[in-house]
Amino acid sequence: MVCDRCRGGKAQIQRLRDRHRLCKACFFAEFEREVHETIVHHDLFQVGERIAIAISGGKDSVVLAHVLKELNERHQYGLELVLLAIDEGIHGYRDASLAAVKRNSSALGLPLVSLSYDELYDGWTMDRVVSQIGRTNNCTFCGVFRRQALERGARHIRANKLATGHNADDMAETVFLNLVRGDSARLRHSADVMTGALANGGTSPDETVHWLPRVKPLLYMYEKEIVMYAYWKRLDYFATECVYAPNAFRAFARDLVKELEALRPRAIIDTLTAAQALSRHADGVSAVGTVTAVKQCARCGYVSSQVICKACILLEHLRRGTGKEATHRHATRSVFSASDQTSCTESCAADQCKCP
Ligand SMILES: Nc1ncnc2c1ncn2[C@@H]1O[C@H](COP(=O)(O)OP(=O)(O)OP(=O)(O)O)[C@@H](O)[C@H]1O
Repeated sequence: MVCDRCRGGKAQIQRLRDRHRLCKACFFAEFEREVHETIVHHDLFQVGERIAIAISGGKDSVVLAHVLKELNERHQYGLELVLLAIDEGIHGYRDASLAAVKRNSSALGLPLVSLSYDELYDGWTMDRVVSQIGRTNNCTFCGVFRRQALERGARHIRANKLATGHNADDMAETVFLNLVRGDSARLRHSADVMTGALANGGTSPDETVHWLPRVKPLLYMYEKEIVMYAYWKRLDYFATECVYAPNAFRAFARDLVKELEALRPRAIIDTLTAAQALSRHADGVSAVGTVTAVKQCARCGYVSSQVICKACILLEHLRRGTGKEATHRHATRSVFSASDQTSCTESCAADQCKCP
């Protein structure tokens, strides 16, 4: 069968978004054009910005780094790209994927900055966290710590924005998870292309308290096509799943997305568009992104949406040996008692801590 685009090459892939059959060369061209369109349409970057690319060594972030480097040169975005990797301390998994990150840094000629949970969180690697709390809910710890670690790393290198490799399937999963949890606040923003300050013309990156803008240039790209891009381009990525498998809830959302995709691939993009429409209706602003009200954590001083940030709450539970309780709704109340009240800089809602 011949390629629907060039009419010359042999068709090797049928696109999920429009069912077009393409040869390899046309698939690469279309894939890169679509990422470029996302960047331009949502105004994700400005000339002269330093962009921290969050890279784990997995397929998504390796493809992101390669495509961003390619598009930056081809379309003269004028960006300075820096790779940022977080070592969560998962033996037999992250150590191997970080080796792939280092090889990609050399192959791309992009500088690499690495931070670890070990150094940032007082020796609390994920292996150590799991040894205390077991495998249930460990993703909550990993996700909260990683979010802050990426923020800290990106600020450390004075990046203007942080780019992550979230793809359409990841984001549809998150939309479904927030929906079935009844988390309407998160649901509204779960498919935003840009979050943090500047998303809707917020504060400049030099002002103090705000989340660094985060962008997702692969948001509209299907996971299956990212895999094909990485495979056919012979990119060097680490393909193994995390040894601490996702919790049952997330695994269910993942299966649901895959089943929907098999039935009607467009359903994935429609799910994202629906969440973006909610974002627009709720805030009366563009679905490109949102600005969340932020404070500085009263304990660690990093950006937080609460008086005491989630990372500090989780860490304190771990220190006290009560890590299993840390994901309960009233975890803050149970861990920050009278002796900690002095660390609060403002009189906060009882929900966040017990200060008077
Ligand atoms: N350890 C890490 N260091 C740096 N960035 C990370 C790390 N883990 C995740 N990220 C960033 O967050 C994005 C989404 O992470 P997620 O855990 O969903 O991984 P994924 O979908 O398997 O992506 P990947 O294939 O890039 O690992 C990644 O694409 C990457 O940009």
